[in-house]
Amino acid sequence: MECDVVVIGLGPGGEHAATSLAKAGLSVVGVDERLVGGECPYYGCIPTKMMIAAADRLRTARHAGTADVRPDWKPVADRIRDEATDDWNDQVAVDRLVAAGAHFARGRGRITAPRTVTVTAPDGAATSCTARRGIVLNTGTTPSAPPVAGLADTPYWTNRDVVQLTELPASLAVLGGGAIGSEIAQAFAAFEVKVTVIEAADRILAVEEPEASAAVAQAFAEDGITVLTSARAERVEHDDDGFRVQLADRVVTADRLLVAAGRRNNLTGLGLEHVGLDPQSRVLEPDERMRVADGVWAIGDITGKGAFTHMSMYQADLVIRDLTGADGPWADYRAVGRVTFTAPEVGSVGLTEAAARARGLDVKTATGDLGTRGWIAGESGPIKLVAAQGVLVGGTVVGSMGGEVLSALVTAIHARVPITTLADMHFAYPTFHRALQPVLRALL
Ligand SMILES: Cc1cc2nc3c(=O)[nH]c(=O)nc-3n(C[C@H](O)[C@H](O)[C@H](O)COP(=O)(O)OP(=O)(O)OC[C@H]3O[C@@H](n4cnc5c(N)ncnc54)[C@H](O)[C@@H]3O)c2cc1C
Ligand SMILES: NC(=O)c1ccc[n+]([C@@H]2O[C@H](COP(=O)([O-])OP(=O)(O)OC[C@H]3O[C@@H](n4cnc5c(N)ncnc54)[C@H](O)[C@@H]3O)[C@@H](O)[C@H]2O)c1
Repeated sequence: MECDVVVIGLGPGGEHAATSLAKAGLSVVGVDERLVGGECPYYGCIPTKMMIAAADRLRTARHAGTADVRPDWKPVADRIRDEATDDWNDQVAVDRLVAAGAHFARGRGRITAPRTVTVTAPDGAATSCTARRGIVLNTGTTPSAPPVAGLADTPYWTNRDVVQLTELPASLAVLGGGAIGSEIAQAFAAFEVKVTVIEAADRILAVEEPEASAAVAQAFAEDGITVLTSARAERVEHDDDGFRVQLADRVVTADRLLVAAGRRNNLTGLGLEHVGLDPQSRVLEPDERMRVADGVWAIGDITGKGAFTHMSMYQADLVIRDLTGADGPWADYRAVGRVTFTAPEVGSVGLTEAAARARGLDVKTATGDLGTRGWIAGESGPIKLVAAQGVLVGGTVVGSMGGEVLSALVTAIHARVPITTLADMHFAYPTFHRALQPVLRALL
């Protein structure tokens, strides 16, 4: 078979690239061995945010003192199955891709020569495809389990199991207090699951500002979640009574164990050596047009620029531009926003203070809180801004609207708006975003 472009892996960015390039008139073959759309719609963002939306409602009802708040997981499980994942069936996505003019091949794609991909279908049949223009890689990640004694022999869960639950356990141990572990831990706790988070670093959400970690840890304590930090699992056992996680100084017991300790990029066995790349690569470093080798582009989590759906989509846009002869703009990662959907949310953009200092920038920081609106709403949460040479380079807003207030900071960093200009803007009273003003003025 011959075509212009083969896209291996149809995560959010791969699907977007394949669809858009086909619509632009290129002949495109999209390859996926699992579900078209990737981790986000079936096992990641969407089902977990549905859990969190339900947990938020429970929390609101409890805070309002509503009598008789009884959590019921069934509507959540039904909604994830019916509305988010179509019972983990991607036919709608496949039809959309084909309607755009692309050819879809279900199977495992592997580069077997420059501009050549071999697809092995689930029945073992292999088909080769020559891509005249090139190959786009969007193979994403797989949950990785740390090398803890005994763990591999136990029926531990990953995010892919948790989103398919029809019933919740009475207790859950969560190995890893990053974004996945923290979001799921808190959603389950709202449904009265007894949750223990075991985190190897000295704080949960360790990639965020310490002030954000502290605020979320405080909320977890109020939710009855046990958080163990600087805690490494040494051995895991499972029997009819559930899981036993041995730490240096104690044993954590729980009915179930969720492993959320990081992800592994799907680069093994991809045939990278056929295009001059190291087959042992753990990450692919793209140029500003997402090219990683002659006739090969990489997008999404495998590029290590931030494991987010919006990053995968952003990078897909760059590939689409490159392959359709557009003249940029090309990659710019200064203003990457991210939101961890805990309660409170952690919205952050750009560099943390530590990351900015590690880059040798002449850093100035200022902190504040959610101001009048926070006081009215009965919410507290830190705001922290990081500046260098008169412009913002990073910012964090923690609060129920943290991810929304963030957009002002993303705009400021993206457009390099001087802090003198930002500090003199109109900020409506009493909004959450108005709380940015005193923090900006403290940077002048
Ligand atoms: C629980 C969870 C919650 C998340 N929440 C958020 C969130 O709220 N916001 C956010 O922005 N991000 C979130 N993420 C991250 C987000 O899901 C990913 O960043 C996003 O899916 C982009 O990934 P990707 O494009 O690299 O590919 P993926 O989505 O990982 O898809 C890769 C695809 O490639 C296919 N594939 C792999 N190898 C091959 C091969 N050799 N041949 C054929 N097909 C192959 C796979 O089957 C898969 O369909 C979350 C992730 C998880 C796990
Ligand atoms: N809201 C969002 O945007 C969102 C939500 C979920 C996931 N994601 C993306 O998915 C990526 C992966 O998420 P993740 O939470 O799996 O990974 P992560 O790397 O963010 O967090 C993993 C955590 O596990 C800890 N850990 C590792 N080994 C351990 C061990 N043996 N014992 C105890 N703790 C251990 C690490 O210290 C780390 O804090 C994130 O980086 C993020 O980009 C995004």
